This record gives sequence, C-alpha cells and structure tokens, in this order.
Amino acid sequence: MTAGHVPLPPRDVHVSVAASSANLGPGFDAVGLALDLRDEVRVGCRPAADPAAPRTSVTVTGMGSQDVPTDERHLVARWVRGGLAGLGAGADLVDLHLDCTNVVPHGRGLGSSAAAVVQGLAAAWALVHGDAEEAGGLSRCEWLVATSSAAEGHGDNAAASVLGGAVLAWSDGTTYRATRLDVAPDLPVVTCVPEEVLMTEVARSLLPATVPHADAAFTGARTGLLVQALRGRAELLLPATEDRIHQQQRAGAMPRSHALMTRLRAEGVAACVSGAGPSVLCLGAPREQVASLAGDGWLVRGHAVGGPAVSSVLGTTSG
Ligand SMILES: Nc1ncnc2c1ncn2[C@@H]1O[C@H](COP(=O)(O)OP(=O)(O)OP(=O)(O)O)[C@@H](O)[C@H]1O
Ligand SMILES: N[C@@H](CCO)C(=O)O
Repeated sequence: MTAGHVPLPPRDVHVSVAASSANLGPGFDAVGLALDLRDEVRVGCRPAADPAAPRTSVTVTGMGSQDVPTDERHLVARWVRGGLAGLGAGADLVDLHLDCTNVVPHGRGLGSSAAAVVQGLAAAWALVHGDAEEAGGLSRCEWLVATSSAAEGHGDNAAASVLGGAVLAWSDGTTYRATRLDVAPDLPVVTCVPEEVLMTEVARSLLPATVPHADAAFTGARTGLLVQALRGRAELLLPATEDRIHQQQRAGAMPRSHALMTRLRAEGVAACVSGAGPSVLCLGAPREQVASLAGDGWLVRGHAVGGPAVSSVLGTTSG
C-alpha cells in the first residue's frame, strides 16, 4: 500500500453534469452558461485486484461511443484518478469501472471536455467524501471549480458545469474562482449545432498573442453590458454579445458558423459563436425564428438553463 493512504471503501457513485456555452460573445474565457444537456456517469471503485497494476474499464453509450478510449486514457476516468490523487486518496490503489451515458456533442463548442473533467472530479469527491459539501475545510464546489478550470486552462465552461446557471470565472494567477450571474428566468436560449467538428485546441491556436487596446476596451465594456442584459435587459442583448477579440480571428476555421452568426445578427438576433465553435448560440430569440433563419444544416434546439453538477453515493459495500 502507498504510504499514508487509507484504502477507499468499495463504493458506487453517480454523477450528472451539464453542457455549457462559453464566452457569450465578449466574455472570452470568463463567462459561461450551463445548458440542459447532461452527461451522466456511474463509477464503481474497488480495491485494486492487483495493486501493482490498477485497472480502468469504461463503457460509453451515446456521444463519443465510437471515438473515445475505454481504458485509463478516457478523459472522465483520468480525472477520477486525478481527483483521487488531489484529495490524497490513493488513486493507484483502486480498480475503476465507469459507465457513461453521453448526450453532449464533442468538439462543437458545448463544453463537452469541461463537463467530462467535472464528471471525473465530482465522482472522485463522492468516492472520498460521499455527499458532503465540505470536508476538512475544503468546499466541494470551490475545489471542483478550481481543479476543473486549471485542467482546462480557463474557467468559463468548467465553472458553468460545476455551478450551473451563468457564471463569471476568473483567476488570480494561482487559483481559479467563479461566481454566479443572474439570468432572467424567461431568457430564450437556442443553439445551432452543425455536423462539423472543431477541436478547441485548434481554435485557440488561431488567436493572436495580443489584441489592440481599443478592441480590449470595446470588448471589456460589452462584457459589463452582458451582465446587465442577462438579468433581464433584453434590449441590450444585441450590443452586449459583440466581441472583437476572438470570433473574427477564428472565422476562417468555421466559415458557416460565422456566416450564420452574421446573418442572425443582421436580423436583430443576439447570436455569437458558442465556446470555441462551431456551434452558434442565440439569446433572447424564439427557437422557431432562429430555425427559419438558419435553414438546413443545423440542429436548432431551445434550451433551459442547466443546473449544477450533481453527485450521489449509490452504495458502499464490503467487497
Ligand atoms: N464525455 C467525454 N468522455 C470522454 N472524452 C470526452 C468527453 N467529452 C469530451 N471528450 C474529449 O474532449 C474532446 C473535445 O474537446 P474540445 O475541448 O475540443 O471540445 P468541446 O469541449 O466539446 O468544445 P468547447 O471547449 O469549445 O466548448 C473530445 O474529442 C474527446 O476527446
Ligand atoms: N473560452 C474558450 C471556450 C472553449 O473551451 C475558447 O473560446 O477557447
């Protein structure tokens, strides 16, 4: 046994985590909105049959089932072990089995990777601390936000998946934090999801290292306006979703998305690229209007705002 680690009890936990749309136009790497699409995972944790070689197995139903690895390389599984290690719980002393049910599309700008990281970490917390919201002076939510945001390198998607609702995420250079933003309860939220995929890593590589001061000032003011618009000032949504620091710079990698966003905005719809794209997010317009303007080639869905990450202990057994 690894020195200093108490073996975890055999335990099964269930976790459900929402998708998210990041940026909302000007809030690059800072603003996120949880959506009512939820990935779920059931994790079984047992003392390792062979402590020299802990095993990981994964079954996947739904999105990604043909593509993602089903061993220790699986993103959720990696963060179950990463979370156990972070909580000092002897990550290498257990066998893990994950049963994933996915509805969040991958590589479309709906925060699938952040949701996966949050699933893994929330499962680790539940395996170690059960249903406790706080343990040893550590808050579950703060730990989930800080750790998942650090894993992603930005907190917009991750914090929305942890806290639900709309969030503003920031970092002091050491720790990631986030706070909830008010959202009008009747705010229409619509996504237009294309078939094509764009990996976030690729989209981020297109961004310039610096932006002109005037563009930073323009975009910063719009982010403040967005906070007001989200809480019920619907007439501000169109200017509040303008940005000058990432969407134009990435347009070449998602020409259809950029064209759709431009067309929708010309019709007065507050449209922006969702996360790193290529999906398009619309705020304040009914699904039917967006669908008729989008035309063929888009899955147009209306959403409720998503809730926080939920975990529960299904059972703790003796073997
Ligand atoms: N539920 C999951 N299980 C396993 N791997 C996943 C899961 N969700 C996402 N991934 C991995 O993350 C990749 C997608 O991550 P990426 O950051 O490129 O897109 P995204 O998170 O969907 O979009 P965005 O960050 O713009 O919102 C997938 O190709 C897959 O490798
Ligand atoms: N803020 C991030 C979201 C995608 O992970 C980006 O636009 O790159």
